[in-house]
Amino acid sequence: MTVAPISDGRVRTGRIRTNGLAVGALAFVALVVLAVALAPVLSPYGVNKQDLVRALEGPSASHVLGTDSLGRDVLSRLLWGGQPTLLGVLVALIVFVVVGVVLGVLAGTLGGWFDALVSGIADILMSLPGVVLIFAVLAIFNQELTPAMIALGLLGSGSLIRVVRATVIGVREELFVSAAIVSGLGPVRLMARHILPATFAPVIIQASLFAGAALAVQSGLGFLSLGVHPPDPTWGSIVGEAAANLAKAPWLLFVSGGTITLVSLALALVGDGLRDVSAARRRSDGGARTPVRPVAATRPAGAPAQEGVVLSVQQLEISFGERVVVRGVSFDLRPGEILGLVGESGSGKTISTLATLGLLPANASITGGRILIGSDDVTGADDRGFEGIRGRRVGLISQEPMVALDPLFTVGSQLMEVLRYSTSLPASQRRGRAIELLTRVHLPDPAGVLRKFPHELSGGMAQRVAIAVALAGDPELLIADEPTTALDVTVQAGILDLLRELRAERNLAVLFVTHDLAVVADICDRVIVMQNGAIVESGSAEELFANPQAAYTRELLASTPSLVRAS
Ligand SMILES: Nc1ncnc2c1ncn2[C@@H]1O[C@H](COP(=O)(O)OP(=O)(O)OP(=O)(O)O)[C@@H](O)[C@H]1O
Repeated sequence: MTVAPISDGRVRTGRIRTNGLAVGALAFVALVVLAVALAPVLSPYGVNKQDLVRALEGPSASHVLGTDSLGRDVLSRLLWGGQPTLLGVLVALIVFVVVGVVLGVLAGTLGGWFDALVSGIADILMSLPGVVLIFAVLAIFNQELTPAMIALGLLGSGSLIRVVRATVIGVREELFVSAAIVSGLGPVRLMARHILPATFAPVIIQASLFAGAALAVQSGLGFLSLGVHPPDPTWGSIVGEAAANLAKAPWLLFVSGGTITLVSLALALVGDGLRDVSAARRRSDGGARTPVRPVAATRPAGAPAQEGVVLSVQQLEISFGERVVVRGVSFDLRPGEILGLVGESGSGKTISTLATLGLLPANASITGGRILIGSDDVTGADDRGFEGIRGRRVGLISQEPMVALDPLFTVGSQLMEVLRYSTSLPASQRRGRAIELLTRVHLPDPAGVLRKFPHELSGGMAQRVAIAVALAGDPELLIADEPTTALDVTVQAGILDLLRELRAERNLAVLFVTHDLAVVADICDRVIVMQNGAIVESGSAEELFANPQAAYTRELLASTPSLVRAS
């Protein structure tokens, strides 16, 4: 599969233009920064010019945002007050990013005692009582704001160190990094080309969140008259003055507090937009990878696609180093068919299934055989090889729906995110489609479920949501890895009914991994029995239960009480 080369510039501008909110927020932040920088030019009055006759006046032509208790022009004070405020945020942000990125990258790269030391420092920074320390720094440095903001950046950097370190370790374990090293890429180039770009998105997100937090801390200090040199204002001190006059002039709090709120909100939106740009760029250029070992999802010469086969596994062998854990596994799966993969724990069911999705652990590899999804050979393919396959043509539901759903995001946000990546639906239609999907999996009040967080769902509801997520890209193959194991029996039956309905309605092929023969008897058309990484028996479910050939299958059947009773 060839990916059209897209220059960074094209991706960046193209994506950011589509994210109107982030562009608007960026323009707003830029405008505020510019206005604050040009305070000497733009301020209609002197920052501290008093006019007691006009104290606490509302907005008028001469004072656009009104006046404070000493008759000073609020707009002028906001413009001037923005300078120490935004400079303070900038100082904290620079310290946060420099310390977080440098220590995080070094810890993730060097490992060993240095990693242990830096991780210890990060833990200490995160556990220190930040506000108390900032008060102490202000006391030591005679109410100077800059040392306090440096301390804030340092204290906040603990979380960034951990995020960057984890990202670096994750990237270093990726196959493409190993391949790049093997192909002779030097450490500096490896860092610049593979490792630093991977940290870009998390750093941007953390930095935008931190900037908002720094603005809040800075405003809080100003509100408490700390780090302020009256009569010169900061945004926080303006809020403090407004709060003191709340009864007489409530709009003052609205204007000053509103400014801080809008800037914080805009910073968060900018961070979100930049993250999307970065993610799109990494998706478009394969994460800036060096094409060392091109693996494409294409049909190799001489391997004709089998008509009507959704998944074809041929003589698959998987090894962890020298240890072969799956050998000679072959099966085909056709549209509308439910194939059960059964066997005791450790028999190789999960590893075989993960291989079909290119999700093998880093220390495992396919050492023999082939995997075809439709006519595409995905044997050992990397993420690029699976583009357009995962989510769009193959969906996955796992044993633990709660773990498959991110606890920090609502069902709606997760479902719409999947629709965004795995379909070409315009944003305006995604909510409607999400409701349709939740309705399809028989969830009552789908609009209400969209607003819920995973912890607000029962196990059965969460599994239905996970099925809706798996169906979002309208796949032809569903891989279900023990999808009912964690559920109680009545809920199990409901999920099995749903899978049966979906199969009938969409001609969906389902690879059903389980150790429960009763579930196999209930839902599967064909069954493969695995033991010690190999197939010991396969056939139609009916034949297998009526006339098991292998001794191991007979043992399995005998150990399933409900089947023994039924026979
Ligand atoms: N990360 C790993 N590192 C080393 N060996 C592993 C790893 N994951 C699985 N294995 C080994 O691979 C073999 C097959 O494991 P697999 O998880 O596929 O079994 P399973 O049949 O799915 O079992 P279960 O039902 O318990 O998940 C086992 O011998 C297991 O010890």
